Amino acid sequence: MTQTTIDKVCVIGSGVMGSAIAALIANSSCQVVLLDIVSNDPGGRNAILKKAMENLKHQRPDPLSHFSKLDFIKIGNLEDDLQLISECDIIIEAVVEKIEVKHQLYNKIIPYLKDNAILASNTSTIPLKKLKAGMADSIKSRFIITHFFNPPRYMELLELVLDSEVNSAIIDKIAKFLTINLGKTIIKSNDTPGFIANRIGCYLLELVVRKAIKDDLNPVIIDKIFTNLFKLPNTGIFGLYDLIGHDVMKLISSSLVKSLPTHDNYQEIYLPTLLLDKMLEKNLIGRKGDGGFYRISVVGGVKTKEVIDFSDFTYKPLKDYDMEYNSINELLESSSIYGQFFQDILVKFYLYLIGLIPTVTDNIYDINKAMKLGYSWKIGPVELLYQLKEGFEWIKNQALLKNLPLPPYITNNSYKLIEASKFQFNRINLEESRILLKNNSAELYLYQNRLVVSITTKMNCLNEEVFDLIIQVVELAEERGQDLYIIPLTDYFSAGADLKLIARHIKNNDFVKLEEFLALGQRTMTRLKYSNVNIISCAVGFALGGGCEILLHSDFIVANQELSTGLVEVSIGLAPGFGGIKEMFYRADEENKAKPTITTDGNNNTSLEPQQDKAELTGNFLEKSISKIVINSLKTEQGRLFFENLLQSSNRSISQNDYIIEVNRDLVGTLFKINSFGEGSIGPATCGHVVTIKYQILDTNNNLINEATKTFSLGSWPIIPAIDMITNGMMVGQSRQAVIPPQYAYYNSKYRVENIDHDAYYKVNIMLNSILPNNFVNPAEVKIFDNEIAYKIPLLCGDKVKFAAKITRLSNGEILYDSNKQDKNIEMKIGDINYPLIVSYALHGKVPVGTRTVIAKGKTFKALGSKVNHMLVQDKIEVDEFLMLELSIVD
Ligand SMILES: CCCCCCC[C@H](O)CC(=O)SCCNC(=O)CCNC(=O)[C@H](O)C(C)(C)COP(=O)([O-])OP(=O)([O-])OC[C@H]1O[C@@H](n2cnc3c(N)ncnc32)[C@H](O)[C@@H]1OP(=O)([O-])[O-]
Ligand SMILES: NC(=O)c1ccc[n+]([C@@H]2O[C@H](COP(=O)([O-])OP(=O)(O)OC[C@H]3O[C@@H](n4cnc5c(N)ncnc54)[C@H](O)[C@@H]3O)[C@@H](O)[C@H]2O)c1
Repeated sequence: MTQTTIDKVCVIGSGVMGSAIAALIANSSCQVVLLDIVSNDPGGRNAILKKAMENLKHQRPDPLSHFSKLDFIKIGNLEDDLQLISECDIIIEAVVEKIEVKHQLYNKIIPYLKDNAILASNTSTIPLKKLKAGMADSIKSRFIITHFFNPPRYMELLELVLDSEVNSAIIDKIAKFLTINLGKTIIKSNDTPGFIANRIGCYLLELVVRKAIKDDLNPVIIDKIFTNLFKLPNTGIFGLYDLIGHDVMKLISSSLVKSLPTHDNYQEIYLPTLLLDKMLEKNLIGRKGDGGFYRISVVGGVKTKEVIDFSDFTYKPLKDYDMEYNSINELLESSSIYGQFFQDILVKFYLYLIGLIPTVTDNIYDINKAMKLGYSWKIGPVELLYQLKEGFEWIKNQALLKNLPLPPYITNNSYKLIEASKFQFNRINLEESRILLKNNSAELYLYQNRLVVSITTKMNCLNEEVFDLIIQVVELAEERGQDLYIIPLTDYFSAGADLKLIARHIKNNDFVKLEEFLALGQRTMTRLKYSNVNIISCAVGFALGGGCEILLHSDFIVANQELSTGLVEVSIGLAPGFGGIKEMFYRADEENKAKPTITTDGNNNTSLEPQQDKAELTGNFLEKSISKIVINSLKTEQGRLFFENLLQSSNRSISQNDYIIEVNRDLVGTLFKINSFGEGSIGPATCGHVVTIKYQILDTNNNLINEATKTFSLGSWPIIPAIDMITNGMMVGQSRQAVIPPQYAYYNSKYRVENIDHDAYYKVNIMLNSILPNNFVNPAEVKIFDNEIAYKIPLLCGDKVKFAAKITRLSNGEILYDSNKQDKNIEMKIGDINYPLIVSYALHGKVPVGTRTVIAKGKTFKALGSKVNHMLVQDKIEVDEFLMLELSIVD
């Protein structure tokens, strides 16, 4: 009988792919034997392997899920340790892409294969029939190609190439291992050069790069269009070409061109391109060379992205490009050079892609999926086609217009079938299932006779309806005596509690509703935990905040190895409200682990019995107490301001990227509810600048209270303090409208604004006419990092503040100023022109706790006051060098 489990895998070749495939397999807790050639190095016969193992610890992104996984890998060489092969169920060959080397290796190892062991090659270009030429039938029946994508831990795609000689039990066994143990999605490809994803992906890369160079177009614009409109990964096309390496691209494309038929369109687009040859000559081969189409230059620790200038192969800082097109359709209808360019390449690309059916695959869904999983396209090429007004018809019409031959898939109308069948891109085919219960936010269905609940809100966020349905569903599962599965229909589990809902409650001052929401969430989690059926949560992508809390309250978690999960809300100042903290305690405490099993995807380790909780930590006492504290803090002005800003439904995401900085800077905007109009040209104004503004102060019924044009230094508060605060950050020519809370509307006794009531809100309109001197802090050139966030009103232009400061020259680490060394803190008014401009810039909008680190150019460290600079000697600073300012607020 054929053994069905895989206990040990041998990987041969410890290069880029071999070592990473070994790590991937070890991550699933499967034993691995990693073999390579004998080294002549003084490091010993296994020196190549030892180096590969060492590299695994340092590579980014990390190939290992944990250092301890290295213990699953045993190394050996192809002379002394061949007998190790006979212990292995699968042997994956990942040696150099040379057919004669691969053949020699097979001859060497085949005598050691145990019966039914599967032999697989990771080749990216050599056809199966060539690899298996000359093999005995008993080996041919278990020889396949398993094409992993780089980096294997992170790329979900695996292209499987096999032929009719391969035994079906072998196919089942390898498919189970690749999908269940390694979490890969298999796409079968016919035995054709480059298989599916690389054939299409490399075609597009060569097509775009070569045509753009020929038409003298700007890579930055093309990449921006690809990433913004087509949702390709941030590298775009030119960036990806750099990432792969121009040398590697040349190897791949020349190998493809050699093995593809002469009429294949790859031959037609792979034209000699002088500029690309010159780049190769100059070692401008991408990230691993001296630059590529792009280059990152590092000056004084600060990274700048640059783009090549083909006229002399130098690099210039990359200028951002304002997108002219709002949609793909708008782009394709445009008569601009870029509109025409995209029209041309898209028609060619799609004709090529569709032309691969049925030679490469007969399944257009597989092509779509392969590009998503192998090239990380957010939207597959076929889905993209549906975003065009006329879909396939557009391709058809364009091809006719341009006199290009149509592939059979179009001429025989096969494409109409897929239009009619309306794509199903989800993991679970809902058509196979029966919906039992449903509301606007979640649904329960019977899938393969199992009760499955899925959340259907944006990002699978948790709201009242989700909780209601879960509670109802647990009752039903108990009645039926059936286990309950919580499975997402999307590539992620849940982004947690619906923050927009929480924000609405806070904004409306509706703390009763907020408390009810929290209590409902707590009840739901408790219901999951104490249900008398098993709750099995299957998680992929992310399970954040409340999403993580669902997992923590489940009996079993089937977690994809790449799942990101945690109680992330603490980093935005929110306390986990649904019981997660308590569950974390249990899981941290081995002895009292309530729900013991966290497995890798489908790893079948889910049979452990849940243990009993300790009595004193059951229920939601902890969460109730914490959420009471949070709610009380939200009732304060500071708390509300903090959350309103944090949770506002702007078009800015709530993601972690840099958001701490944005939170603090945007507090000012939230405080005054600022709306800006126009872009402006010169600026921005920073506290300390002398500005001329035209302003109006109105009451909340829009009655004009005061209006004038005034020139003053920002921070001197000549009118009412709020006007200085709101003007900060404006550009000349821009106007702003804002609402002023009473504490910023009091009049200045010197320039008295009559009729201002200390307890009332006001509105202001400000138009900025000029700024002096002409010395600005460009926000795009300044990096700001904060070490703390807090429920505090931010410091504002004109406020007095006490802080410690240190200024360091980044190029050599020289400390130019340190207030601690002088043993005295600085006390200044934000906007004092005797301190460097950057100090006021950094203080305005900062919450008055913690440290703020600012990296900016020397020019911003000059003081506006002509000669005096309370921190630095002016002559010591070069305008273009990078300096780091660290401010720690005192008190
Ligand atoms: C009073 C005390 C209260 C305590 C309550 C505690 C409850 C519980 O214990 C704690 C939680 O769960 S706390 C929660 C802990 N969870 C977190 O802190 C996670 C916060 N979210 C994130 O970090 C990122 O959004 C992701 C990494 C999830 C996705 O990143 P990406 O792929 O770059 O996508 P993207 O562009 O970022 O978002 C796309 C759209 O989804 C929207 N949206 C997203 N999450 C939302 C949410 N929770 N809600 C609502 N909406 C949410 C987002 O606004 C945007 O909408 P738009 O209308 O199209 O603009
Ligand atoms: N690099 C990628 O992105 C990628 C992606 C998918 C597939 N592949 C395929 O994976 C395979 C390995 O590629 P790589 O990028 O890891 O190459 P690599 O050059 O990084 O590693 C090749 C390995 O082969 C070993 N080797 C050299 N001569 C040998 C011999 N005579 N016998 C046994 N081993 C020998 C080397 O010591 C080295 O460890 C190739 O078939 C390649 O086409 C590569």
